[in-house]
Amino acid sequence: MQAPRGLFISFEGIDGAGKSSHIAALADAFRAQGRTVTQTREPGGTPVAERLRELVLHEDMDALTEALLVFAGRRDHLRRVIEPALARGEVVLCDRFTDATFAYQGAGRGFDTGVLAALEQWVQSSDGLPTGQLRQPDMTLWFELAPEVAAQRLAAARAPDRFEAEPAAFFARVHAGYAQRAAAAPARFVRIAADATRHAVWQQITAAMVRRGWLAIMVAAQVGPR
Ligand SMILES: Nc1ncnc2c1ncn2[C@@H]1O[C@H](COP(=O)(O)OP(=O)(O)O)[C@@H](O)[C@H]1O
Ligand SMILES: Cc1cn([C@H]2C[C@H](O)[C@@H](COP(=O)(O)OP(=O)(O)O)O2)c(=O)[nH]c1=O
Repeated sequence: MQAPRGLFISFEGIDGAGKSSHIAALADAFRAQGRTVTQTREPGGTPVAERLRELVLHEDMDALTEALLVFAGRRDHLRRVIEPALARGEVVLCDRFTDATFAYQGAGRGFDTGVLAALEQWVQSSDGLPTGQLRQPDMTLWFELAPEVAAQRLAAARAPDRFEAEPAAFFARVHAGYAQRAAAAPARFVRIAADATRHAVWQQITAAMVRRGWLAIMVAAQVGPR
């Protein structure tokens, strides 16, 4: 039997939007359909990139340093984990990818998006792709939630890291950064209205998968967020 085509799906949104709660459920749904799933995250996903993650989340640094570290981790993650998994025909579910760099370092910190675009070109070109084409997710689920609601959820949930400790105005800019990326790539982005019950959010996610023919309706109905 021919191996299925690899699928690369990223999850984006401001901190507290509800991504983590749904990634494991989507992994369960794909596995129930017989697919092999690689569940991963950024910053992180490899030993090297996880060490860089610790620095980015907890050490003081400027936006260019942050950008260089997240892209360095991304390069290692692509080469060691994402590209091999896609080549094996797996489903890769990634908690954040490059859109987060444009939203947080670009819009949030006000760093030059031209430099980020240049780093994106360097890091996301791959031997397996036609010349000039960059590795990008096949679909990006953008969990859209008002920053005030996300902040209320987080306050009840966990101690903040360097980003989560930022003021509301920072998250308003990050949100605008995501909106800009979504407008620039409408075929890739699926907007999830995240100010809803977990069940309603899950239904939007599975509907998007079913529309693309990636998930069977039966499977989507049987699995859900834990
Ligand atoms: N639909 C929802 N309604 C209310 N609370 C939610 C919902 N989804 C997630 N949460 C809660 O909000 C907090 C942040 O969710 P999480 O999945 O960690 O967000 P993220 O991964 O986007 O930062 C957690 O305490 C989680 O249980
Ligand atoms: C991928 C990425 C994340 N980030 C930030 C966004 C988040 O605040 C933080 C970690 O993301 P995340 O894993 O979503 O945090 P948590 O485990 O606390 O839910 O890193 C960037 O600033 N740039 C990036 O390129």
